[in-house]
Amino acid sequence: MSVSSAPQPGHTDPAIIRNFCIIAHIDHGKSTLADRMLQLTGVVGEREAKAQYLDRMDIERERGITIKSQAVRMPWTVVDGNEEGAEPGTYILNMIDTPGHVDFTYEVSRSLQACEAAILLVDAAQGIEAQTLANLYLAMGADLHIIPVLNKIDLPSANVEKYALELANLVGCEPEDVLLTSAKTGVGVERLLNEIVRQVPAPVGDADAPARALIFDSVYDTYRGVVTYVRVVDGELSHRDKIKMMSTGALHEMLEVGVISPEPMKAAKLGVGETGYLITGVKDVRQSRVGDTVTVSSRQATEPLGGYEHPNPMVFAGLYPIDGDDYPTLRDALEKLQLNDAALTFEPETSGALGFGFRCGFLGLLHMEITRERLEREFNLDLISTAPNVVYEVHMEDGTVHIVTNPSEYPEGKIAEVREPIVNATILAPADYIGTIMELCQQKRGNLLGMDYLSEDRVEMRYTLPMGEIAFDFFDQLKSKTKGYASLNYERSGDQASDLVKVDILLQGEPVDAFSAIVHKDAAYSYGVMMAGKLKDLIPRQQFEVPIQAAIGARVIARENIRAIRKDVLAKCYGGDITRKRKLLEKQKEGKKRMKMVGRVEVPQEAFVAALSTSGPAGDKPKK
Ligand SMILES: Nc1nc2c(ncn2[C@@H]2O[C@H](COP(=O)(O)OP(=O)(O)OP(=O)(O)O)[C@@H](O)[C@H]2O)c(=O)[nH]1
Repeated sequence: MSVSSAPQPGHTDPAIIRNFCIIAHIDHGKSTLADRMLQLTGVVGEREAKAQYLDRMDIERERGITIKSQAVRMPWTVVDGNEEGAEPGTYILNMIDTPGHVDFTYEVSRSLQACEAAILLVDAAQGIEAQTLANLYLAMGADLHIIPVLNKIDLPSANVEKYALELANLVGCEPEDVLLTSAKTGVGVERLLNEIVRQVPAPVGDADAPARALIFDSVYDTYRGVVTYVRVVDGELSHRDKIKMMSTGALHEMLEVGVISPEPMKAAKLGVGETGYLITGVKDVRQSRVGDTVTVSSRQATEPLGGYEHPNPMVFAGLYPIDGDDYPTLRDALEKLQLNDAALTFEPETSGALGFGFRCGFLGLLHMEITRERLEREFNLDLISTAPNVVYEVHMEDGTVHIVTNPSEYPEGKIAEVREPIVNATILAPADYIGTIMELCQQKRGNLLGMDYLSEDRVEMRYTLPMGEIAFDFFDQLKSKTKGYASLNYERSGDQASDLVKVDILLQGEPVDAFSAIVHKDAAYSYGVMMAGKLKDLIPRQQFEVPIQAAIGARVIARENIRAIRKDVLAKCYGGDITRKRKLLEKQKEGKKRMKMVGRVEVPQEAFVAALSTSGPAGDKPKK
């Protein structure tokens, strides 16, 4: 069927619209399935079909993860006498691609709100994973119709029978109702499209009411400014309208509306149930926030669509340029990234050890790694980052409360209690690993809430864990201890009072701010010993003895010594060659430039880099 004969945006009867998304655990084949659907519906031709059409950013393609969700409009004709029993005719399928990672749960939940149904995609060789469950619960919470699909049935290791049963039990249907696909070969995908038409409810909305549209994504484009993706719920949005963002009351001139199919196509308007984009000349995604409701200023809606949430950073770290001259470049780069990332926060900070940099806030560790990688790659920066930490609440005896996002802001004085954020974590793993996982969670101060068998040999374990423990190497350890079989999902669930202390590292009595960490009392000693030992190896001997101490307040908990040497560069130059002496002295000065002074102690820049890149407070492995 040709695309041009399909119903046009703004003139599409809601009864033929089907809005759906695909939810899956990472790598279960969501992007591949999306590509296959684009191809089958004729939206992307065979030849131009490049792998993973929807994942636009290079990093996304390389890492194989999807960060930004997008909506694609696909016309689909159901033929008479199809096996699935779908009503023949031409339909408009709007597919919303959702990010799969836990850091982006908020974006997932907003894109779910834009749909009537979710395809729950599960790898037929892996079975249900933690994010399958987490996303399913989100989808059920949003009242979506669920279509269970087992993908990768072409794999020799696929176990269709076992996992179809698992999936059917989870969703509450018969194993026969689980659809089978291979996104790679295309088997089963046509049937899936027909089932979408048959099973997914058409959108309902009031065409005559004032316009209300939900923003489910917003992306910065260098040439066009912010492109905002919306789902129209009531009324219509026309390219002539002036629109209003309901959370802020800000008014914007509309420059363009349209649909993605799969490139942007301008339209006169978008009507009830349709998804598409709008462009207003806004230059910053923070002015067009995911979750906000758009209305038309000439005829305003009074009630926004439910549940707008401001994304709050949960993990903080200092980012410093290795070359101090790059500071302005780093600032510009962060500003540019923020145009496209409403959740990224940063503010300038100075560190005695590292110089000028920024304290940045992220949704989680993956968000942090991606941001750092983009800074290094797209802006050619060499960065050093301090160990990440979460946000602590320090309650003083005099009743004041300090919000601490940086160990160096940890207050002095009489502390009544320190509260730390906790998460509800779900871990799915083969039953053989129950003991190993329990041990790890115990070590990370976890509390077992409950455990269920999903099938004979797979369990779901539910824990509360301090977010600070998860933020470091928990996931890496979980993966390595379970040979990659365990999967993890977590969500913020409040906070708790804990025995936390700030450990300072001192060189010759001077604290080195970059190494201070807030850790649990029981882990303080090992952190101190580890850091002191490491620095002893990394800092060259000086002309005087340098004590390295780890301390909680005034109490020293670990100590190492760097013994003195007298490095007399002129020692070899007895005799009188003055030019040679001068050259050696010059050379020594050069070397000193890359040294940082901590009190009287010269520390090579590399020592900071090495000490920070190989250690978080939990003594974790290097983060690439
Ligand atoms: N054999 C086989 N491989 C598949 C199939 N579908 C996807 N894959 C492969 O599985 C890997 C992951 O697929 P993606 O489509 O990137 O997975 P995804 O769910 O989009 O991953 P995220 O975007 O990270 O959430 C890729 O190497 C695909 O080529 C399938 O049906 N059969």
